[in-house]
Amino acid sequence: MWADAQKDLDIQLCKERGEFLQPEKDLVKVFKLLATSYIKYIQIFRHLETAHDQLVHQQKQAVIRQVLDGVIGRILEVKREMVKLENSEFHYIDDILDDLKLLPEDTEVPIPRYFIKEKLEVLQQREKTLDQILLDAGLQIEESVEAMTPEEGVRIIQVAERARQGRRRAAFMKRIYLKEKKEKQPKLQVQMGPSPDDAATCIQKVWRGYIQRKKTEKMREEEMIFLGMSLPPHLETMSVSQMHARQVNTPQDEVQETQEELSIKDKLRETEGLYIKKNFQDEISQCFIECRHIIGKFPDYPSEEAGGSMSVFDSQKTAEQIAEELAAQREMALQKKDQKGKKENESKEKKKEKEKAGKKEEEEGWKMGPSNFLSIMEEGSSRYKDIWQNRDEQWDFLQDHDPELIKEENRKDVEEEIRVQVDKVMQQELENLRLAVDGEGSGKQKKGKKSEKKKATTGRKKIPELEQDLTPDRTIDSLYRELVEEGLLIKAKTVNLSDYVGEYNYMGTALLQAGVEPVPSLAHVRQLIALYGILPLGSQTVHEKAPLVKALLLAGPSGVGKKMLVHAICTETGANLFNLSASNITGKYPGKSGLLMMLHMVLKVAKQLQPSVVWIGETEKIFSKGGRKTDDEMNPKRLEKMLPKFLQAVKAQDRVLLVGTTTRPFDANLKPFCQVYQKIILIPRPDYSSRLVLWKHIILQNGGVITNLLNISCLANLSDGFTQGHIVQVVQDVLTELRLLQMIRKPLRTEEFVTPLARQDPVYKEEEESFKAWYDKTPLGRARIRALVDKEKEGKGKSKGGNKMKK
Ligand SMILES: Nc1ncnc2c1ncn2[C@@H]1O[C@H](COP(=O)(O)OP(=O)(O)OP(=O)(O)O)[C@@H](O)[C@H]1O
Repeated sequence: MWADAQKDLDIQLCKERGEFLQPEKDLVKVFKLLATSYIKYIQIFRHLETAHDQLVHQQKQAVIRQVLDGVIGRILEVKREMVKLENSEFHYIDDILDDLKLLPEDTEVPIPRYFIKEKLEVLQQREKTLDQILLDAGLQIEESVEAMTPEEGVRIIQVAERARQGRRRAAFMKRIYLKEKKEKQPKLQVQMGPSPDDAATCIQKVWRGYIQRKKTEKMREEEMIFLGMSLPPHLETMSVSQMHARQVNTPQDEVQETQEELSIKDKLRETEGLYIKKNFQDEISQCFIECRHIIGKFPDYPSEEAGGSMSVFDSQKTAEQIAEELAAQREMALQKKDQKGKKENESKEKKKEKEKAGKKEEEEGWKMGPSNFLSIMEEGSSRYKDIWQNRDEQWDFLQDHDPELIKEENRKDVEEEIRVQVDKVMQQELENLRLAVDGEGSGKQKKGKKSEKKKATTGRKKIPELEQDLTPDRTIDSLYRELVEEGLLIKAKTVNLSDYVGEYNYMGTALLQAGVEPVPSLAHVRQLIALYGILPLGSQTVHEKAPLVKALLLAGPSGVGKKMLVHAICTETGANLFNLSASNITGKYPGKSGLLMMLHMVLKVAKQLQPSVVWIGETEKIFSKGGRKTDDEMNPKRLEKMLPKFLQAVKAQDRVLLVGTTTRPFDANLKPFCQVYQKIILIPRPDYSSRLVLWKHIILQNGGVITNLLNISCLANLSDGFTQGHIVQVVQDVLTELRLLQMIRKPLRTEEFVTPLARQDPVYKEEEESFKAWYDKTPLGRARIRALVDKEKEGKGKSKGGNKMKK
């Protein structure tokens, strides 16, 4: 699977270097190209993820992990391009899937299992601490264990004991019966004598029994080897201590590994250290002398920040090249000074250039933007080819790790260590040489001090309020406890993203071609949550380098599963959940300083114990139109000004995501609202196919049984306009405890659900329209409408032109 995925990735990388770099004017073609790449990357992602999860070899896992992160990041970049191109978060690609002979399920974004697996222990420990704090604070009641009366206990024991006696008696009777049967048989045989057929059967029985026992024994041995409980024959010569070392459990394994690594390093230092040191010294002094021949004096020693001798003295470079490089470094340092003055002019020029490039791009057509992940994928791919593709691993049955590779890696580390030591010695030697031969010093140190002083005086920038540490004397544990006790840090429900049931919209492209705007499906929503919420929160590399989404807004009618999705993000990534909903913070942390302290604490804990999700329910209230803008603790609007600052304090390396949920986004002041929430996901009510699976799923989930008497299709049709929350409510109303007990005798009928459904308030057309109208006013919605209008104008222009031609 890994090899296949790498092959597919290579093809994809070739495409990236070819098709993606050529400008293309036909936007339909561009979209097709992007969508096909998106699907291909998702497939590669699925295969790599499974391979990463199933392999136990740690070094292989590390290589896959690198490529995996690269692929995830690239998927996000391609998605960004698709959104830019279509001005919409939802894309309909059923025609492309049809061409590729794939099912929509094949494009489901998988969630890497390592997100949770790798820190399972930490998460379990954190959950325990959270439970304890909640119990201590009285915010959670311990689940009572139902006590049993002695009579009940005695009865249960009696029932179990009688059953045991019954079974023993039955077994005893069976034995007597078989014995009697056996006793009868020989007599018969003696009387009649065995026939040749019976004799053959008897011999066959013995032979088959023998051969089967042998086979089973062999299979058992193989199984033991497979399970790692015994060693394969060729390894049986290993010493007992080695065997023992292999059998210890994982934490000890890890300790052993680090020890093994250390001992390998020590050995390398011992055996090769001196040789490496001498080599470096010879190499560097040779270079100095040759450089002096060329430029007439000794060069400056490269600074530590620039990488020391590593930056210049590469064994493959000639002395002339090195001399040039050193001279260039000097010039660069001089130029830097001049550049400061010129910077302003340059930035203006750059702006102009950018504008020009933008115009040029428009003229040339679409071209894929630069990527942060291509290099990562390429590096991983070449590592796979160099090391793993054709490696002979027959000897490595246990597939744990390859000591030779560790040695190679450690050799680099040891070389690096020694190089630093050598640099110090050689720098001093160079100084001495200069003094002795040229009679001059470098005078570097003084300069350094001056510039440091300057930095110290000019570098005092004002740190934003939220980035200052307001609680330097408090531990993270105490802040964590306070937040839990205040109800700001809550326990996330265990829901997986796959629990968010919903089908695909198979008609998307057909509807678009007919000029009808299709309604996005729940599967689309699920995908967006995985892309924008889960993947960046789970992987540090992806979060740092992929298009950054700091805040996500989930807008939609009540009951479409907004809260459920927030909890799913936390479950899938093991994130902490902070609840800053309007109703949850009223009356807490009064005044401006209180609010600042609250946000500071949330941010500090969220960053330290990342990943974290900061959830703001009824988020429209914070940005509501009009009203007082006071710092009163009862007023949710007090957060309005602070939220942008909060987001500013979240940097690319902090895996913290702000998620807002709202049922009435139209009540909010659009501009500040959209400034905070740059990604908006409008969740629609479920369509027919989603309702169909939802009814089935929810009835089964609540203990119901589906028979022919229950017409799910009819229920799905009837519930048009209702949301998942309504369906859950209806099913719970019907499936009471009593009704569940009656289920065997009285199967569920369609009519039973109709009355409770009629009691619910559906999502009315007006509400739906207002959601659409609001979305059309958001930046992306506006861009989409503008693009549609432009397209129409173009179409008209063309048809007019065509008419004129005809005339
Ligand atoms: N796609 C789905 N699959 C299964 N269950 C779902 C789905 N969507 C929602 N539900 C269930 O519907 C119920 C309502 O969901 P939830 O409370 O998350 O909705 P909401 O949009 O946050 O509602 P509100 O806006 O009223 O707070 C929950 O019990 C949830 O488990």
